[in-house]
Amino acid sequence: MKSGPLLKAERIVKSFGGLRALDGATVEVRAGFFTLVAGPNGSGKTTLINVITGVLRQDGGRIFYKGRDISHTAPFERRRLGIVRTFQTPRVAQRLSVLDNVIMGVLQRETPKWWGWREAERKLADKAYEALKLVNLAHMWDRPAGELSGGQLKLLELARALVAEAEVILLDEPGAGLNPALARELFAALRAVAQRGVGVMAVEHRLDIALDYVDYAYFMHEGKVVVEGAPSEVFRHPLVAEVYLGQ
Ligand SMILES: Nc1ncnc2c1ncn2[C@@H]1O[C@H](COP(=O)(O)OP(=O)(O)OP(=O)(O)O)[C@@H](O)[C@H]1O
Repeated sequence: MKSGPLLKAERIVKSFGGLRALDGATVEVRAGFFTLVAGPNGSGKTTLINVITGVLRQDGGRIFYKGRDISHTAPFERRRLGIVRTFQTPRVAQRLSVLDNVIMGVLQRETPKWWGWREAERKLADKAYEALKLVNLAHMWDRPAGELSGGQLKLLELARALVAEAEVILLDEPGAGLNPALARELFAALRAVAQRGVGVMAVEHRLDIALDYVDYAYFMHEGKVVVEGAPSEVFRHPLVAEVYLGQ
């Protein structure tokens, strides 16, 4: 077994004009772990995700993936390496089935050779169905994606990331806009995905719900990680209450 984090963002600094959105934050994403990044508005959570995916270039600090320094690689290259970010409103082909939408996620990454197409297609369909089962969406596999609710679209996107062989999945407020029951379903799916060996990291405000599902938590304030550890301990930490009360 390889130890050490799958991904590490180390002492990241990022400024916008005079504002230090990130001020030396260090976080790790471990394979098999569901990691939470919490913190009040403006503490730098989204900026951190943008730096990890390469959409924003850090002013200082480094990013390692499987021990390799990827601090200066392009976003598409990071994606190709297996670092995938999901979006608030996933784009789907409305009239295609849920299963076909998941399969399309893979085809964007690799096109099977024509002579191997049938075999490749069957394998892909199996893989896509397995992913749908894992995120609890298999019962909808043949429905048009346009029929899915907002929460179910997020599950679909997660299944897509899985079949595209994401090794790190980053999510910015996955629970936003979902009712508590759906949010719980999504977090349970994220946990199941992590347990398959993927490193999952979510930025989230819905701490009440997320806490039951995550393995490790970081709490950010003013661009720094100020508390980290087991989720229950992090949220009992006096500094966390102080930061939220101070808002
Ligand atoms: N492109 C940008 N240009 C200028 N300032 C920015 C930019 N992006 C973020 N900021 C600022 O950087 C700080 C950190 O923002 P960020 O969005 O990372 O925080 P956050 O913790 O994700 O907040 P929220 O929970 O509200 O999404 C904020 O003060 C924000 O206004």
